[in-house]
Amino acid sequence: MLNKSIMDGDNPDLTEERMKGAFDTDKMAAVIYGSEKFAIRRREITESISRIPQLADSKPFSFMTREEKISESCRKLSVLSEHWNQLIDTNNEEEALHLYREVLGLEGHAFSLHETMFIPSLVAQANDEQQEKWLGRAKRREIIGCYAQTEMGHGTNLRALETTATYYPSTQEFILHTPTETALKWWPGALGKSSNYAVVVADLVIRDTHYGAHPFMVQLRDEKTHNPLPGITVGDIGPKMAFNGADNGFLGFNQYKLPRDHMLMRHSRVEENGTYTKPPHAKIGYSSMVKVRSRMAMDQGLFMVSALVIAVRYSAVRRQGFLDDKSREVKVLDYQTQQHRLFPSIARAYAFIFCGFETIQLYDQLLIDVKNGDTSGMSDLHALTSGLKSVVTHQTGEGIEQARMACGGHGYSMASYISEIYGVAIGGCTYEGENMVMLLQLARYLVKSVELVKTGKSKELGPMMNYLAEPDTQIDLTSGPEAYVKVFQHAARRQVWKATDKFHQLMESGQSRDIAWNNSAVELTRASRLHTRLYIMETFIRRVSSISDVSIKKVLIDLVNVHVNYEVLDIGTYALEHVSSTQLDSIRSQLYSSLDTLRPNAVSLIDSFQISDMQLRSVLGRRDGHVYTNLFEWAKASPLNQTHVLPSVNQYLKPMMDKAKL
Ligand SMILES: CCCCCCCCCC/C=C\CCCCCCCC(=O)SCCNC(=O)CCNC(=O)[C@H](O)C(C)(C)COP(=O)(O)OP(=O)(O)OC[C@H]1O[C@@H](n2cnc3c(N)ncnc32)[C@H](O)[C@@H]1OP(=O)(O)O
Ligand SMILES: Cc1cc2nc3c(=O)[nH]c(=O)nc-3n(C[C@H](O)[C@H](O)[C@H](O)COP(=O)(O)OP(=O)(O)OC[C@H]3O[C@@H](n4cnc5c(N)ncnc54)[C@H](O)[C@@H]3O)c2cc1C
Repeated sequence: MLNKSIMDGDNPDLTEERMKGAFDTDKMAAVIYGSEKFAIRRREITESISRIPQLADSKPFSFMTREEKISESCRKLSVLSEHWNQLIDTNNEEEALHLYREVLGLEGHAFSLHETMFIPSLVAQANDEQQEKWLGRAKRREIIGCYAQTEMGHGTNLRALETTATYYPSTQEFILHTPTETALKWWPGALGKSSNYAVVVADLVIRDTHYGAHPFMVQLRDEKTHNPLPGITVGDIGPKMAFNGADNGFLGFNQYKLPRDHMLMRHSRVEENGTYTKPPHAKIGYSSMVKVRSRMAMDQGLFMVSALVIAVRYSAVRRQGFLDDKSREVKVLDYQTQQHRLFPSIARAYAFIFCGFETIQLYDQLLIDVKNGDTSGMSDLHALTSGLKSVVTHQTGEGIEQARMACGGHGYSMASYISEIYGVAIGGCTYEGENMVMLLQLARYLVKSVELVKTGKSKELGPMMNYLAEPDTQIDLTSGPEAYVKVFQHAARRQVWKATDKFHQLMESGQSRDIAWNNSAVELTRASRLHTRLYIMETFIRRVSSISDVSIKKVLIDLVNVHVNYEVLDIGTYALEHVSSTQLDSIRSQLYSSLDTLRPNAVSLIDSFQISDMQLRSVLGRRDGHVYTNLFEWAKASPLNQTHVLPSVNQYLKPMMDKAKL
C-alpha cells in the first residue's frame, strides 16, 4: 500500500484519493522528518499515546473555557510525568516536541516556555556550576520556568528595558527592581500562574554604569506553596486572540534581592567586588531568541500543514457543482481555483520544513562553536533567521487563511479548528521580534554586504551573499528550476542594491544615518523578503535534488515546479525587470499544468506528514473523512445543546415575547 492512511470504513472519496497516490507515504515521512528512524519513532510515540486513555482530551477543546483548557493541560502533564521515560528518549528534543504536540496541541500549556526558552537559556547562558545547580532540576521538571524579557512599554528595543538589576559589592547581591508601570514584564508565556522560576532579562547596573540587558535566574514562587515570594508581583495578562491554554503573564519586582551567582555567567561576569567582564560578542545574550527563531521555519511549516491537512482532505470529500459529468457533483479539489489556493501552500510548507532542518542544525553547530570560543557565525545566523522567521510567519498566515476559505462555511466553524491554528501561528509574526523589525535586521546585513562588494571586498561576503556581486545574465526559462533561482537572484540583487543606494544617497544628501535608514525602510524590507525567498527556493531545490528514491523525487519535483512558477509570478513586479510579460504568460501556463500534475498526489502529500487526529483536533479534517456525520455529532455535543430551553430564554426572551402578545 503506497498511502499508509488507507483504512476500511473511511470515506470512499478519500480512499480513492489515497489509492491514486504514486508514492509511499512512509518514505515521504522519512524525507519530511529528516530520517526513517525519526519518522518511525514519531509513529511509535503516537501509537503509545493512544494506549494511555488518560492522555485523551476529556472533551472537545473548542467547547472548553480558558480555565478548563489550562486545567486539562495540567492534568495531562501530570499523567505524562508518569510516562515520560517509556514514551520518549527524554534527551531527544524532537521526540519531546512531538509528544507535546500530540498530547497538548498548540494552544499552550504550563511547560510551553520551559522547553522552548527556559532550558535553552540555561544551556546557552549558564556557566558549568550554574548548570550543575539548575539544569538537572529543570530537565527533571522539579521546577517550571519561563523567559521574562518583554516589558509593557518595550519589547522590540531591548536596549530600553527598564527593569534594573543593580549590583551591591557590600552584600554581593543584585537588587531587581521595576521602577515604573511600563517596566512590568508583560507577555512571557507560562509566567502568569504556572512558573516558579524565570530567566529574567534586566539592565545590569554596577556603580551607576548601565551595562544593558543580561539574563538572571530568578525564583518567583515558593516551591512548597507556589505563592509569589515577597517583593514579587505576578499574574496572568488575560485572554488573547489565541494561545489561551497558556498563562502569559506580568511580573514586577520591588527591590527584590538576588544572590550574585544568579546572574547567568557563561559569557559575562560580575566579580564579588563588582568588576564586570564583558562577553566575547555583544549580542551573545540574545541566543535564546536566535534558538527559537531557528526553529520557526519548521514549526510554522507544521502549523500550515495542519491547516492544509484539513482543507485538502475536506476538499476531496466536499462535492459541489459540476464539470463534464452532470450526473454527479465534483470534488471541489478538482477546481483549478481550489488547487491554486492550496497547492502552492503545500509546496511552501515542504520548503519551510526543509529550511527549518537547516537552521536548527546551524543553531546547534553555533552553540558548539560559541562554547569553544568562536562567535564568528553569530551574525550570519542572526541575519538568516531574522529574515526567515519574518517571511515564513507571514506566508504561513496567508496559507492558513486560504485553507480556511477553501473549506467554505465549515472552515469558519470551530469544528474545522483552522481559526485556532491561524491565531496561534500568526502570533509568530510578533513574538521573537516583530516581523518588520527583524526584516530590518537582515537588511543591515544586506547593506553591509553591498558595501563589501562596492569596496572590492567580495571575498569577505557571508554565505548566500555571493549572488550580490554577480552581473545580470540572460535567463533561459526552459532550463529548469535553476532558471527560476536566477530570476529570484536578479530580482533580489536589484532590490538590495536599489535600497542600499537609496540609503546612501539620502545620507549623502545630508540626512543622518538613522533618518536615512528610516526613509529607506520599506525598500529595505522588500530587499530582505526577496533575499529570504531566494534562500527558501534554493534550499527546497537543493534538498529535492539530494533525494535518491525515484517515486518520492518525482512528486517532489512536481511540487518544486508548483513552487518556482508560483513564486516567480508572485514577485511579478520585481521579475518584470528580467522576464518579459510574454515569459510571465508562459510561466502562468506552466503553473496551471503543474497544479494539474500534482492533483492525484495532493491527499498523499499531506497524509505524509502523519499528523494524528488527536494532534489535529479538527472535526472537518479527520483521517476517516466522514465529515458530515462527524460534524453533526460535534454540534450535538455543544454545551448549548445539552438542554432544549436555555435559562436565558426563560429569563428574557419568553417574558419579552409574552409581553408582546398582550
Ligand atoms: C524546544 C525547542 C523550541 C521549540 C519551539 C516549539 C514551538 C512550537 C510552537 C509553539 C507555539 C507557540 C509557542 C510560543 C512561544 C513563544 C515564544 C516567544 C518568546 C518571545 O517572544 S521572547 C522575547 C523576544 N523578543 C525579541 O525578539 C525582541 C526583538 N528585539 C531584538 O532582538 C533586538 O532588540 C534587536 C531588534 C535585534 C536590536 O538589538 P540591539 O538594539 O541590541 O542591536 P542593533 O539593532 O543596534 O544591532 C547591533 C548589531 O548587533 C547585531 N545583532 C543583533 N542581534 C543579534 C543576534 N541575536 N546575534 C548576532 N548579532 C546580532 C545586529 O545585526 C547589528 O549588527 P551590525 O552592527 O549591523 O553589524
Ligand atoms: C503569543 C506571544 C507570546 C510571547 N511570549 C513572550 C515570552 O515568552 N517572553 C517574552 O519576553 N516576550 C514574549 N512575547 C512578547 C514579544 O516578544 C513582543 O511582543 C515582540 O518582541 C514585539 O515587541 P513589541 O510588542 O514591543 O512590539 P512593538 O515594537 O511595540 O511593535 C509595534 C509596531 O512598531 C513597529 N516598530 C517597533 N520598532 C521599530 C523599529 N525600530 N523600526 C521600525 N518599526 C518598528 C513594529 O514593526 C510594529 O509595527 C510574546 C508575544 C506574543 C504575541
